[in-house]
Amino acid sequence: MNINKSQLKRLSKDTNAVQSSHKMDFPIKVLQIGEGNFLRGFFDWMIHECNKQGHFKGSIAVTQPRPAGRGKIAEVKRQDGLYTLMLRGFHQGKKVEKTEIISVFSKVIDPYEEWMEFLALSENPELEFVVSNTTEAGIKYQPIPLEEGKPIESFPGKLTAFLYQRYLHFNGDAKKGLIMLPCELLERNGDSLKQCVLKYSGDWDLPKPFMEWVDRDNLFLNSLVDRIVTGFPANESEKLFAAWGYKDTLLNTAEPYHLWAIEGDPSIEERLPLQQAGLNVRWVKDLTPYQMRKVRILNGSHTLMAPLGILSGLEEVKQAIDHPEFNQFLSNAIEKEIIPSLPFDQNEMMLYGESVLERFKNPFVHHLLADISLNSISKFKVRLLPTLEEYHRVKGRLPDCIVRGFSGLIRFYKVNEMKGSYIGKSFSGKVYVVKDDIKTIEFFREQWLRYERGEIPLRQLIEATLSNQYLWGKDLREIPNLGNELCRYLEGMID
Ligand SMILES: NC(=O)c1ccc[n+]([C@@H]2O[C@H](COP(=O)([O-])OP(=O)(O)OC[C@H]3O[C@@H](n4cnc5c(N)ncnc54)[C@H](O)[C@@H]3O)[C@@H](O)[C@H]2O)c1
Ligand SMILES: O=P(O)(O)OC[C@@H](O)[C@@H](O)[C@H](O)[C@H](O)CO
Repeated sequence: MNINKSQLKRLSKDTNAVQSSHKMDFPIKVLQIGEGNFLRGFFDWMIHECNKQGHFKGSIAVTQPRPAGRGKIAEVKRQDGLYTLMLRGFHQGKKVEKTEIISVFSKVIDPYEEWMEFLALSENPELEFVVSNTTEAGIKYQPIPLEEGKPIESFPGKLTAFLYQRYLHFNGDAKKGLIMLPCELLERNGDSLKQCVLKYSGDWDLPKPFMEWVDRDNLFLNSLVDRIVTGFPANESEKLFAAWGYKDTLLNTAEPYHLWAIEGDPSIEERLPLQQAGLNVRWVKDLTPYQMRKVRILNGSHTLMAPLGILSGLEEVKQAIDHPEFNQFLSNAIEKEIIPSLPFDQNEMMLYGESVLERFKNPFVHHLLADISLNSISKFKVRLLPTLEEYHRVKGRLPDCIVRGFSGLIRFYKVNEMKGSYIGKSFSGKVYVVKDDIKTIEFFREQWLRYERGEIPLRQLIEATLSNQYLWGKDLREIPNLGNELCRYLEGMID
């Protein structure tokens, strides 16, 4: 039987291994767009901590960004918003193993089935925050129409419709503006989200006073999240469920380490008491140093190792770290290419780099390279391309490890379509699935197909890739010698 409300009482009596301190009748203060592992292992856990300590006294309405079949909202509903979170690893030298049922969702909405209910939430006077995680691919502007009663798939589009309904309902009351806390790993995520919302407002001819209200009375905070959240532990779940006496399809796992740096006024703590609950949250004036070091060093090395690791038959981050050659490759990438391209104190960056490699070694964390490889193209653009460009600008040559990773990325997208999935094959013929937006995957599929048919040489495939503005927002052929270097590495990656 899956965990749900009716089972909670029994569990708190019967199970010692799982903590459950549930109180679900707090008013909804947060709209959450994103039901994925990360938010459930990070923000929702934080709110749970705040509530346990009596600080926040609020609950969350959770929705799914993408249509049915592309998310977990049905499972969240089935489990009455409850799920188990395991935090495991080392914190300040001490072993941590904590398992807890998180109970912060008081409303679960599928915006594609319940669009009007989703919009109606905007009329809730107690609502204060909108938190999101839709991956880097989610905060994107793409022209779309606004049609009455019809769900909007774009996340910023959805938010625009939501804010407009709130604005109308409260007659533009300045005090009813919301605080947006996007967790997507994009530089200046709050600014980007705001720009998209204003762009949609313009496209849809929404009144100027609404746009002024969005601009003046709502806050779109830039923030940077850091915690490795590894999702469902497939290899241990059966054993755990047997011990706990219940199943949980939303079971989530994460490391104890967490950091949330938010560019915002510390007075927001009065409404969102995260530091007061002892959480590692920093209200900062300038997010840039936190953002750049984390995205380029930690996420950059993840994005570097995922395609190459999968192509080499590896499955988890830890396997890559335990593999002598891979370890050397990653250490070189971090120490010799990523860190020297960062404009900060190099000793401090080295210390952070070492701590990241330590976190990757966490014996409890089974971080799947397949999960990390989701939307790898947009991740490469944000996490590794800036290093490649900066390194080249400063040193006048290309960073070897990053270029090798880039070649691996292009090879990783050599896929065929099979029953709606895109399948690639590793160097030894092992099958893997590529997940990215259709336009991106279709571009590569088409290029590789033409290459295989002998219609284009490898060099032309690389030129087409580098010049694709949709992928990179610019023409990468302008980077001297990049095409040649990619070609050299790719030749060794295909049969
Ligand atoms: N897992 C971690 O350790 C971790 C840590 C920090 C940040 N993140 C962030 O989380 C994201 C991955 O999320 P997760 O680990 O929860 O994975 P997940 O697959 O469990 O969740 C991904 C979420 O993003 C949504 N999504 C995916 N593509 C989308 C798109 N094109 N448009 C709108 N929504 C989309 C999904 O519907 C889902 O809600 C990363 O891109 C990163 O921004 C994750
Ligand atoms: O979550 P993603 O898919 O954006 O990226 C994969 C990892 O790099 C990421 O999840 C890190 O583990 C995380 O950002 C650590 O804070």
